[in-house]
Amino acid sequence: MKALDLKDVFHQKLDAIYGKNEVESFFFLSLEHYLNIPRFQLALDPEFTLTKDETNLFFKILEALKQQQPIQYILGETEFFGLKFIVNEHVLIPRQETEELVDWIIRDNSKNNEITLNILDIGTGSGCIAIALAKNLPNSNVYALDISSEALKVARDNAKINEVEIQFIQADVLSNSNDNHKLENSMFDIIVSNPPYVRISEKGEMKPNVLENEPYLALFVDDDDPLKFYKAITKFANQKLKNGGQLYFEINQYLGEETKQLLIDANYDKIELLEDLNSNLRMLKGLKK
Ligand SMILES: C[S@@+](CC[C@H](N)C(=O)[O-])C[C@H]1O[C@@H](n2cnc3c(N)ncnc32)[C@H](O)[C@@H]1O
Repeated sequence: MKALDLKDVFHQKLDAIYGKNEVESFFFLSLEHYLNIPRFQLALDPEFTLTKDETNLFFKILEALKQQQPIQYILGETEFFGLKFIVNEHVLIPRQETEELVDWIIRDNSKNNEITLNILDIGTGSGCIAIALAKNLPNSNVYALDISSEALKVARDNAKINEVEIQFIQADVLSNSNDNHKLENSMFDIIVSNPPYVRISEKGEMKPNVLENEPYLALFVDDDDPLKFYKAITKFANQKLKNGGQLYFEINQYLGEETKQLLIDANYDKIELLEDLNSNLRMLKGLKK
């Protein structure tokens, strides 16, 4: 089938669900991913035709998109901070807001070339934060922790394809038992976390493709204690962050002031709350005194 005809079929079947522009980008992402055909090549060769097998593959992609599966899971990869990341149903798809958090950390620390920075990413998922930091702050030792062994497997593969060394640890940040023994002898200059922060009562605001496909464990927290991850991480940072060390959080946009209060109560210095590009309160930072 001609690629341009196939593109028309994508539009006919999917525009009502996703809108024209998004469907266009799904089609070209798939073409580039599976056939290594960049977008401009179709303009140069409008007669370009897919084999029967290739056409069948594209109909499978179309079906998966109709069922609201995220394109990143269908293709098995995504881009974050200019790097390629493998993703599957065990890890959250890295978000643009999180790129903004990473960018903030890099801007704050890229002039710190003389000292080696010990960095810990809590709730690493695909490893996107840890790996982007390791890549962009080459003078760093990066550790990354998650409760999910399946997520850690993806994160390890991502560290490998991006050629960075990360110490991965499986641990429950909410647990009081000392299963963080691999961190016993480490003190950190930077602790960063994008923990689960969507309250179950906020489920209604989420798109069906997120709700039905991305890991519940990565997204949700009970309404009765929505800051429990932030409290546990701040407590952990009391012991493991060096004096003057930086604590960075991605946060629930509706709980900005409450989350900031946690750092005020823990006597942090130079606390900053930042909005993301969509003007939602999304990032918090404080320095340990
Ligand atoms: C919002 S996702 C963030 C993933 C990744 N850091 C990112 O920014 O895309 C939260 C992560 O926290 C992990 N997690 C959930 N509960 C945890 C716990 N009790 N201890 C450690 N990690 C946990 C989840 O498995 C998930 O990977």
